[in-house]
Amino acid sequence: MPSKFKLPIIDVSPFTTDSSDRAAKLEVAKQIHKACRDVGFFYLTGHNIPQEIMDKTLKLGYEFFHLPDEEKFNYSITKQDNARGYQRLGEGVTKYQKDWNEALDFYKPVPRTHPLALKKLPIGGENQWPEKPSEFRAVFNEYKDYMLRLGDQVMRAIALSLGLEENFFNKFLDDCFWVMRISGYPDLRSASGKDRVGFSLGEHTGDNLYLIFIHDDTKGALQVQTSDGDWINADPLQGAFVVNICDMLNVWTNNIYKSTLHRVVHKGDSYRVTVPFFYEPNYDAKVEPLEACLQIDPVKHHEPIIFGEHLLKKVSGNFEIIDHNFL
Ligand SMILES: N=C(N)NCCCC[C@H](N)C(=O)O
Ligand SMILES: O=C(O)CCC(=O)C(=O)O
Ligand SMILES: [Fe+2]
Repeated sequence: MPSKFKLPIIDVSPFTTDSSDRAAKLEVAKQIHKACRDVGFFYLTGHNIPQEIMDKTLKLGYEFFHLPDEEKFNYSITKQDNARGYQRLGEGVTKYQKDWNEALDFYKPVPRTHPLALKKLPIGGENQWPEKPSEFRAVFNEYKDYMLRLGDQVMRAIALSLGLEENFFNKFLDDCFWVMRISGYPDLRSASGKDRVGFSLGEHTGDNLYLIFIHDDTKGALQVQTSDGDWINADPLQGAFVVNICDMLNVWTNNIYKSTLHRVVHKGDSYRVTVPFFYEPNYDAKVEPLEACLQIDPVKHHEPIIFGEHLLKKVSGNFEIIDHNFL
């Protein structure tokens, strides 16, 4: 059903340039508050990230997914820790149904002394960087650095939007446990009968803090649920990122900010590529409803969560094959 609802577009340049114009920042914070409260999804402009690198990531993702299967399987998550690396079509699972996308996942590296590595748990291994295309590793490392900077800048805006000091979240985020995914979606109609479950990526909310996200120019694929229960398209807007508020911000704000249901249904001739970057708290950050939000509604809607434990639980449920005997 077509909806008149439009996702908000927010220009965050007062936070991404050297401006110290507090009034301009507060104005952005006001828009962010409204968008996070009412929708949990918005377009972000004024990010100060070169279009060239955004285009390059999508192009390299496309090229990687078009390599022969044998080449891609060299980087399979099952050769590492069942989390870092390549997942073939149907290997990812949402709500117990196969997703019809393929993906490459990278996480912040962990030292060998990290509990995840010592216990040989998912995410405890090493990132698997493809050798082809040859620029892949360098470009995505550069992109990751851009995303970490933007993530910090947007988080400052979010802090102001909650009436907090700009740097309020620093202590929770100064060792951001980032996740970067490169995701490829063939036409869902190409899936054979038993694999065609109706969604390319089943409906879910983000298990993370928030997601900064680019996608190619395919329309009609990413869908977002509005507070009326309608599904609307979050089509690409040239030069803009899409931001999706995820579960950790929902917990911190005691439900004031929405972690919005979304899904992907890509039925079209093109091969769709997206690059979601999950900006995260530190692995051991304790996330619980903030005092400032409890003043508005004193009923605590969430118990404290250690972010890393939460992430591990979610990632472990994300695949059919869980084989802990890696390495
Ligand atoms: N952080 C990652 N990898 N995001 C992808 C989430 C896809 C939904 C997930 N399978 C679920 O069941 O929630
Ligand atoms: O690729 C997309 O369009 C959505 C990705 C997404 O929601 C996710 O990876 O969590
Ligand atoms: Fe998602």
